[in-house]
Amino acid sequence: MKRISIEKLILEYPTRVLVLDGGQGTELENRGINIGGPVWSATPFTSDSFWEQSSHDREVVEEMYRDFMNAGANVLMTITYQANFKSISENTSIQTLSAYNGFLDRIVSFTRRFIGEERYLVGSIGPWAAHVSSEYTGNYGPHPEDIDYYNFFKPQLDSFNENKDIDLIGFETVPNFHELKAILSWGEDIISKPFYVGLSVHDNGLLRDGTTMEEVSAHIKGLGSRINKHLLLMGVNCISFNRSTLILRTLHESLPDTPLLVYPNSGEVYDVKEKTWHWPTDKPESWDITVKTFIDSGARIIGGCCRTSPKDIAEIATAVRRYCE
Ligand code: MET
Ligand SMILES: [Zn+2]
Repeated sequence: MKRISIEKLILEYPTRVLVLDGGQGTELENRGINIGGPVWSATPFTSDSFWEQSSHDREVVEEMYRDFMNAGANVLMTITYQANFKSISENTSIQTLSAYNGFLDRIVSFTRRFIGEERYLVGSIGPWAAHVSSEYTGNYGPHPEDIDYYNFFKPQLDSFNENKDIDLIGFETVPNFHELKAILSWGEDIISKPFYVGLSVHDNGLLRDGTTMEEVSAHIKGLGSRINKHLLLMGVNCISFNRSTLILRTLHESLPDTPLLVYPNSGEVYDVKEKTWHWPTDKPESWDITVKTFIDSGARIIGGCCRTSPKDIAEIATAVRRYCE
């Protein structure tokens, strides 16, 4: 059965909660794909051999999506987090806008064909931070207000706006208030389909650059009816698992009427020096209680970010069934 529009589902079925997939980048890495380069998880798609009849990497990507779907995900994401035009054109043989559009269309059609027509597809757009790796510091240099966010996002945004296979545009892991304000200043001519913004929030509950959730909500409220009518959800992603329920509650208290989305990391912590993930000494809560708390805090789409696997998604889906249906 073909899906109803995601806008209708979120706005007209307020008790429905959708299950998103897990961290595609780190999951591909766990499955042996080398993504350690400037375009990160988009790396396998940049090689011609990915599109050939028998491609090992393509099988791995398909298996990953299959496992997430079998685990219960009804929303999947394109693996385009670091596939902005700047990173792609500076680091691969894809140089022109038309080659770039062909590249993104190919990834999107491949993903849609594989996941079928019943499930939702999010077009993933990483933040400006992704090409300088400052998602977790929010450090955008001395003049974050002067960065040309529009031209940075435009090629990827235009492509997803026009692609009927994309249901929802996801701005992920946004750590900086100036960038958020830029995204939220764009009208329906610039973002012409449902979208969300996933904030990158520190363990202390502040946006990575120090902005409070109250400031975020005051800004959104201040925009009033000028806000893009396609803004469907606000959310947080790539945040600490252990802090995620508190972080989401703070966002919900600031924006009580906004549908929220949340996809935290697995509970492992990244050691920036060692470049490895490890389990913290304090044991993470279970997904069961975490998901229940998310739902109580207004979450409508719940999934996992870095280091979450199909096993995490299965636990999320079980909890969503338990508390929602
Ligand atoms: N959706 C992206 C991924 O899981 C988010 C990455 S956050 C650094 O690959
Ligand atoms: Zn992440």
